[in-house]
Amino acid sequence: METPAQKRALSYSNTIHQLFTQVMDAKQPADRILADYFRSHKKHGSKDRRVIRESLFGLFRWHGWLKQLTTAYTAPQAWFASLALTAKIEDHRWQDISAAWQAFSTLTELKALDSIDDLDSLHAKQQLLQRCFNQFNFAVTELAPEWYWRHSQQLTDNEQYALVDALSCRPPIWGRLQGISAANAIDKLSKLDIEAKMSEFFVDAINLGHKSINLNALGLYNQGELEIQDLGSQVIGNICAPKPNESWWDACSGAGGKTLQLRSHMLLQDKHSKGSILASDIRKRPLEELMKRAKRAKFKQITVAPWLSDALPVTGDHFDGVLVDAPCSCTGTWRRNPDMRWLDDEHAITDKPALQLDILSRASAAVRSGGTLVYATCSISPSENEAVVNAFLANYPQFELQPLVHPFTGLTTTMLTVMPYQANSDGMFVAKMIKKPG
Ligand SMILES: C[S@@+](CC[C@H](N)C(=O)[O-])C[C@H]1O[C@@H](n2cnc3c(N)ncnc32)[C@H](O)[C@@H]1O
Repeated sequence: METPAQKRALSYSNTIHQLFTQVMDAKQPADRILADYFRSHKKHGSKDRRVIRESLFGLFRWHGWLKQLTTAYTAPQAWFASLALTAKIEDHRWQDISAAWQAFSTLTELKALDSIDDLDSLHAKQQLLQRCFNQFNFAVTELAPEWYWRHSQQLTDNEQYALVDALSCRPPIWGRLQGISAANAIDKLSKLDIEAKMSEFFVDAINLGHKSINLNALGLYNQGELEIQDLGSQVIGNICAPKPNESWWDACSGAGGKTLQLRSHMLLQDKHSKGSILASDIRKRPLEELMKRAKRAKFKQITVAPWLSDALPVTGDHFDGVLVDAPCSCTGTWRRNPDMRWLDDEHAITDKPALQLDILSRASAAVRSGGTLVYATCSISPSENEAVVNAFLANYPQFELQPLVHPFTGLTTTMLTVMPYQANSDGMFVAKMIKKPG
């Protein structure tokens, strides 16, 4: 006879299994599949949603280790053990449910779970798994696919550990403020029980913690004073550093996270700033979203021009600054989408450099003499970053790299990679070039 907790554990397990299989088979992002599922299964309350969401994402975070269980145990044993281990490693609070999963697995190897409480480091998690199943290899590199490491920059063992550790944590939500001070915004948020913290790096960045937030119920958001933007992404606007009266072209604007940031930075320096930003993308829908966001922020100096053919959608040789935030493998954002590392393959990286070089080359024609060209990606693979910039510079010697100070490490460089472990952000790459006058 099953207890109520066992019944619920079984029901959660069935749902999570269905979702996990669907993500892997359809190769579709887990957050989309989960959103569709919750939309058509309204019966789940907030606790159910939390158990399902966090267990599902946790399974992807630790998949590189847990998938080994299927080679030695039956499918149900491996599945229930994976659920129980994920709950333990991630310190989930539904102990009655995880205890039931552990019992359903029937694996005596999991006994070690009962005597351990403090799993506060990746190393401690690794040791626990190794103690339970010493026939397997729980190296940290196993938590990302082999092709990822082949396309990674040279990392020391400590850097590799820090990177995997960062990839294995739930990232915080980062916000960017527009026209309101961090102290004022944090005060308003605390009245709504949202604990926000100032960033030590940028005056307009705040850390909104890990709890999901209903943005539409937030005055700050509705009045255009708060945008959600990862801290790593915020590095790009800070490197662009547009002056108050400059004209910029955001050539791959998407829904305009960085377009808004550029305009906000102009206004931070001079509230009467006359600077403008033209935003382009090959997709029209995000440009519509961008204009809604610009309206919410009351940013009148933003306009859009879809980029629908090979020809430039803007005047050539004209802009003080051009930002190319190029389409990429998004490996820098894997901590937000832990499923992507198992859904993508090597082509996510190898398909991109030719396209990136092409977009950068074409967009560069819009920079005026003496103007700035910024190339950025949310990838941390050198073939999409340094290699693209070097190939571009070889073809366009009129452009010259500028020295940059890494905002998180203070080091000076010309090609800047933000690693997720430096400031609890996504990984990004950015290089800044000047078109030599004459
Ligand atoms: C990294 S995203 C931009 C994100 C955006 N700047 C932001 O801050 O939210 C790259 C964008 O490049 C656009 N893009 C432009 N030219 C493209 C092309 N030829 N192929 C694919 N995507 C392209 C994509 O539609 C996508 O919105």
